[in-house]
Amino acid sequence: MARLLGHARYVFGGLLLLTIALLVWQHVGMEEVLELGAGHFPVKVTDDRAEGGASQGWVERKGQDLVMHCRLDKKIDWPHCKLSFDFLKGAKGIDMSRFDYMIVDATYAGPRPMKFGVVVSEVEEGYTRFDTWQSYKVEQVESLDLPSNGHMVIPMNWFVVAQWWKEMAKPPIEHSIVNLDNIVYLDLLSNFGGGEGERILTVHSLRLHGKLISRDTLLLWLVGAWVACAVGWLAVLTLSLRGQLKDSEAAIELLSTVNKALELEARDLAGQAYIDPLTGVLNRQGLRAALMSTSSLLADPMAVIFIDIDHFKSINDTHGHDVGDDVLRKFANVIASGIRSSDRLVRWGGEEFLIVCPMTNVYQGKILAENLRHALHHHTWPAGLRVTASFGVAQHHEYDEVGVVIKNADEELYRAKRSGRDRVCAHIPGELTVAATAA
Ligand SMILES: Nc1nc2c(ncn2[C@@H]2O[C@H](COP(=O)(O)OP(=O)(O)OP(=O)(O)O)[C@@H](O)[C@H]2O)c(=O)[nH]1
Repeated sequence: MARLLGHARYVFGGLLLLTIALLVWQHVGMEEVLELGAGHFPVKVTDDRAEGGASQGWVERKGQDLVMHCRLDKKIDWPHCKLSFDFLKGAKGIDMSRFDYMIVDATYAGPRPMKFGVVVSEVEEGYTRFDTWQSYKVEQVESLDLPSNGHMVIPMNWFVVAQWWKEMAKPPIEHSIVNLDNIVYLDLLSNFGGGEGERILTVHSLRLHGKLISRDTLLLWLVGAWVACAVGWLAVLTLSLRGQLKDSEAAIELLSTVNKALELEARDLAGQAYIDPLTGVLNRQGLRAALMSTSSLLADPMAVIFIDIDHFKSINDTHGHDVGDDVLRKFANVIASGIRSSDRLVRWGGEEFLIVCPMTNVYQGKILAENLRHALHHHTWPAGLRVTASFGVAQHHEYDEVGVVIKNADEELYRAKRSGRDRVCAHIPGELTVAATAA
């Protein structure tokens, strides 16, 4: 975003400088000049003889000057001579509408006052027919006084549609207004006034002045450029923000995925704290947590079966620790497959296991222990081993701590060990002992 703002500063700063430079240039320079004088377009002189007059005019060229001679004769009311410039090329003339003013540089010799006019003929699209001269629209500036220095500036907005032409041609309204964009003829009309006699008008130059680009057009372009830049900038900004939004969304998604993974891992770790890694059954902490979180475990009657693998040390010693581990894993599997899902199997430590059996009395517990003992007999063990275990069973009483029933079961286990192993001993209150069952 900061980089984008940096670029924008250069772009808009550059555009501002360009705007100022163009406006200043347009104001003080950007001149366009069109020379109409000698040598640029065909020129001829027409006098009033075709209209019944007797004036005589002719033109001669002296270097860059056009010299119009006019011997004025007042035979008719409106005696005149005119210097005519022909701009027609194909069906096109000159577009004078883009110029601001016309400059005539001329000197005059002859009787005064000296008056002249500028008359232009416009080809109106959809109106003018080239074989009908009346259909050329006539626009003019009349009764101009040539200043003593001969330098005459005529603003283009002085031109008006000739009244006599409107009365004669009666054009539709849309063709009655000034239009200078296709001028095919220009006449310097010298109705000199005053008396008869010879007058000489020397035209040193006749030119149109304007700007290469008009102020209005330039302003339009500049506004267009600013709007384009602003729209472009907004588009780039929107795209960049959208990109950032996508990145943020992706980052949020990634964070939430990581979060979930961490949550799962934390849950896993918490679970691992309660699970014995070798056998996958609960450890002592796991039993504590289960007893605290599952009140139904303690619902009386509840039996506890303590189990200890017989002569496990000799398995380790004879076959190695790995086989010993394998036996522990398989042992846990055999026991787990023989109990209910509501029972809890716990590795108490080493080769000792404990089963918590809710809704089970000591007699039922004893039967379960017997079944498990037999299941061990029928299992196939690694290295052709024969694995047996001793079982101690006790029942929990509601007035006792859980530790008491575990201790009682542990004592019964000891009794089973002392009685020769591979058997079940149960703690029946009121009875001294229950006869241990041998395999
Ligand atoms: N492989 C293996 N051995 C273990 C593990 N935990 C304890 N032990 C071994 O289990 C053996 C237990 O031996 P003892 O306590 O003498 O009991 P025992 O050999 O089973 O004899 P009795 O219980 O009297 O039948 C020890 O040698 C311990 O090192 C274990 O996770 N893996």
